[in-house]
Amino acid sequence: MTIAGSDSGGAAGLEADLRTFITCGVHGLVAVTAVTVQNTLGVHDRTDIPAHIVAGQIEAVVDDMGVDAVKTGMLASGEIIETVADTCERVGIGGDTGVPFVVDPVAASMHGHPLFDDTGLTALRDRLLPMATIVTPNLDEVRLLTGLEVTRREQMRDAAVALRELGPRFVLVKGGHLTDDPECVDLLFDGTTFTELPAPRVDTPHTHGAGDAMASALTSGLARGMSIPEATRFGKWYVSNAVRHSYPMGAKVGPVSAFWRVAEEDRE
Ligand SMILES: Nc1ncnc2c1ncn2[C@@H]1O[C@H](COP(=O)(O)OP(=O)(O)O)[C@@H](O)[C@H]1O
Ligand SMILES: Cc1ncc(COP(=O)(O)O)c(N)n1
Repeated sequence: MTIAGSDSGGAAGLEADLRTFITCGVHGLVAVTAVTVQNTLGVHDRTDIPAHIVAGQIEAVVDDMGVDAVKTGMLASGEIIETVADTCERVGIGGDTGVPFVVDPVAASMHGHPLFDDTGLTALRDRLLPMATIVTPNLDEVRLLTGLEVTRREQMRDAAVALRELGPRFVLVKGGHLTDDPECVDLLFDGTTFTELPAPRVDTPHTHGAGDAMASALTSGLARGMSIPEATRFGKWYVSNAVRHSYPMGAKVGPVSAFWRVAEEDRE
């Protein structure tokens, strides 16, 4: 299940999550938190879904269908984050014994437009991160959550330690924004061991939805019974290929692709 906002451009948000779920062989459930008016140029407008409707969506599908893993994306406001935390706690998502809970702490779109209001950061840090099985911040989100500025690969370890102190069981610091690094290295930390996940940096401007693809492939892996380290490696493999097959669309930043997992003959 994804708890996320809609991107009318279909590159990020719940559209990216559902596409990733399908191509990773799992059935996707959705709790919509917001609808954005978005294209390759940016987020032009949005409306948030009432918090009780977000809670209702989670409860309705969990009660009837059950969930094997859950991820969050754009959560829009402190009120929605509090509601998501309360609801997930009630239905057994996250924490030490609940369904695996992947918190992608989406704070802004890649164009720099904020995706939650001022109360969001506090709620994210105080309520959601302590429930997370794994948190998957990019380097801007690392700075927002910890105050640490990561400009070199070596600094990712301190950031992972600081993030883990906020309560998640695992931390995945994503290195996509270190554009001078010839590799895209993500760092997994379980409180004891650091594991670097390297991949060649693809020379493309079209990376819209990369973070969503990574977190939703990871979530799919967990739903299919992988351990956190296995699912994280699977997510990294998935997103590296998705970026390699990204394509231009619209005037600016194009989407990463999920089509690379569709057989060549089916694409003709
Ligand atoms: N140019 C690229 N080539 C290969 N992998 C990339 C590239 N850009 C990002 N990634 C990978 O995509 C995922 C998301 O990256 P990142 O840009 O750090 O986060 P976000 O999309 O949330 O801003 C990470 O696994 C990162 O390593
Ligand atoms: C609805 C929604 N959710 C998430 C993102 C973040 O994705 P990105 O960092 O690629 O802009 C987005 N732009 N829109």
